Order: sequence, then C-alpha cells, then structure tokens
Amino acid sequence: MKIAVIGAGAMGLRYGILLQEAGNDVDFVEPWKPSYDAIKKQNVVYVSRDGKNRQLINVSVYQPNEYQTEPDLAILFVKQMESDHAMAACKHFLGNNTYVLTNQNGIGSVDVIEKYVPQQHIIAGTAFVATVLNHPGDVNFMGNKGAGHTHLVNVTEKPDDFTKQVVNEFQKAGLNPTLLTNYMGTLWDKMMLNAVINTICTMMDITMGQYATFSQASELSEELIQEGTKVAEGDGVKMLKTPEEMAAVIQRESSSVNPLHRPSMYQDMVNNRPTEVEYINGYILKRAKVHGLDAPKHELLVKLVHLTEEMRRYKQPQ
Ligand SMILES: NC(=O)C1=CN([C@@H]2O[C@H](COP(=O)(O)OP(=O)(O)OC[C@H]3O[C@@H](n4cnc5c(N)ncnc54)[C@H](OP(=O)(O)O)[C@@H]3O)[C@@H](O)[C@H]2O)C=CC1
Ligand SMILES: CC(C)(CO)C(=O)C(=O)O
Repeated sequence: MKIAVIGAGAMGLRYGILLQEAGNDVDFVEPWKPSYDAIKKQNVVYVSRDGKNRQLINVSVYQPNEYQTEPDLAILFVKQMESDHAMAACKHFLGNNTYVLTNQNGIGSVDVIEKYVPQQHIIAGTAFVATVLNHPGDVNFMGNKGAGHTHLVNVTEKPDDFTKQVVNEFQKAGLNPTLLTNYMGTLWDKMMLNAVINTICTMMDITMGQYATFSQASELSEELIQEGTKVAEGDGVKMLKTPEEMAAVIQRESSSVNPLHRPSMYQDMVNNRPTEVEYINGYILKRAKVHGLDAPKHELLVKLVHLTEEMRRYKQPQ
C-alpha cells in the first residue's frame, strides 16, 4: 500500500516506520520545518525502545509542497491544532481514491478532514500506543515490540474493502487493530482515558504507573468518566464501555502497558507548547454546554491546565 504519513513527529514516525517495516511503501510529509530539516540532514530517523537500543531507520521525507505522489492512504498525525494547516498544505496530493486516517487524541480533526475528503474516505480511530519525540528525527517507542493497540472506525460506520486492507496492514505492523462500527463511541472511549490520565499526570508531574499506585486512582478515574459519560449520552453517543470498565482500562494501561510513560500532554507542558486540553476535557465541556449540562470536574481540570500553561512564564529555564 502506498502510504503518506502527514507529520513525522512521535506518532507519525511510529506508525510510518512500523507500516514500512511491514512491507508498505511509506513516505513522510512533514509540514513542521525543523523536523523536516533534521530528518533530511540525518537521512535517517533514530528509533529507541523505552530509551534503549537506539537504531537508525531509513525514511523518505518531503515537505508538503514538494510531494506530488497520490497515496492510497494518508495518515494525519499532527497535534489537533495543526490539523487544518497540515491538511491545507497537503490537499494537492489527496486524489479521488485517497483515504485519510487519523488516530489523533481528542475530538475535532475529523471535522477538519471532512473539508478535504469525502466522509466515505475517512477512517477515524484511536491509538493506545505511547511514544515520545526526544528531538526532531529522534523518537522513543515506549513499550516492547507489539505493545499497545489501535481502534479503527469508518466515519460512515460502514467498513469497506479498503478499510479491511488497512486493518490487515495494521495487523502486520503490530499495531493490534480492532475494527469497530461505533464512530463517536470509539472516539469518546479514548478521549475519556486521555481526559483522566493525560490531564492528571500532567498536572501532578507523574508517570502513568505512578498514577496507578494512587490508593484512590480507580475512584477518581470513575468519577471523571461518569461525568463525561453523562455528556456523551446527551450527545446521543453510545459508549463502548461502562465507567467501571473504562476505569479498569485506565488502571491496566497505566500499571502494565505504559507504566513509564508521561502522556503526550505532559510532553507539551514541559516543552512550553500549548496542550490539547481543549480537544479533550475542553471538548466534554463544550458538548455539556450545548446540552445545558454541567461538567464541573472537567471544567476545573481545563482551567488548571490553562493555569499551568500560563504560569510557565514564571518558571526558570532548567
Ligand atoms: N505521543 C503519544 O504517545 C500519543 C500521541 N497521540 C496523539 O497524536 C497526535 C500527534 O502527537 P505527537 O506525535 O505526540 O506529537 P508530535 O511529535 O507530532 O509533535 C510534538 C511537537 O512537535 C512540534 N511540531 C510537530 N509538528 C509541528 C507542526 N506541523 N508545526 C509546528 N510544530 C510542530 C510541536 O512542538 P513545538 O511547538 O515545540 O515546535 C509539537 O507540539 C496528537 O493528537 C496526540 O495527542 C495519540 C496517542 C499517543
Ligand atoms: C496515554 C497514551 C499513551 C494512550 O495510551 C496517550 O494517548 C498519550 O500519551 O497521549
């Protein structure tokens, strides 16, 4: 399969390299100039696992304006707030048959992608996969080979033959995909995990494994998920799991799958970037307001994350 990965950051590199190793023809199209320059100069990407066994992987990287190949599949893996800019820069190579796939955190980018490709050609979903970008062109895959899993779902909720081929390629690449047919339920499911783990680990400056050792972790996770679930129900979304089941997933992902990981929101916070909180807890809040519902716990978390973002200006550089 001809695949163009839009965004050669942490997750773009992880998916692209794994799909390349599984035999696909993968190019990286990188709108972020410092990353493009670094990869082009090195001519390779440095890949380590849990910070060890650093290897060199050959990749092909292009800037959007120089890329003229029409891929079967484009995978969008930039931060939510970069989605529109990246899609606009890449629209010239998206052909009538190209599908666009996103596994970004939070909810929002499908609305952006719909401006550029028809709904029938959008595969959404989520990544239960932890990755850290040390520097442009230098990535750390957290977890052992084959760690993590993905959920894929058509926006139309009608899986077609091409989507099944994508699932097959994800399987070969060790991305452990499950094909689902509940579009919004799938996105909300992962968003609830991020609304707990990303936000709390960022605020508390802790790893996922450390959160799992908190004596009231399950209770706290469940409270936040319950509040979010009421909003999802107001939106007519059928959640994939009960709040109890979701809290158990968070506990398992934190204690056994990614105990050493500091979620991507934490990485944004310490690197002085805006976080994606508005697409996660902030999304819950926005939908609550539409339905005249309250979501005070998520509202507080959003404010605290923004407070921390703004207060970085008083911190001394390390
Ligand atoms: N990392 C993870 O473990 C996971 C991430 N995700 C999701 O995947 C998506 C991509 O995230 P991730 O791979 O972590 O992040 P990236 O590695 O792509 O991005 C990290 C940072 O790199 C810089 N950057 C990258 N692309 C651009 C650009 N086009 N323009 C300007 N700056 C850029 C920005 O930092 P700066 O402003 O400092 O230049 C950015 O915040 C997000 O939606 C994320 O939530 C989902 C599951 C797991
Ligand atoms: C917590 C994790 C790795 C999901 O498994 C994630 O989505 C992130 O770091 O943003």
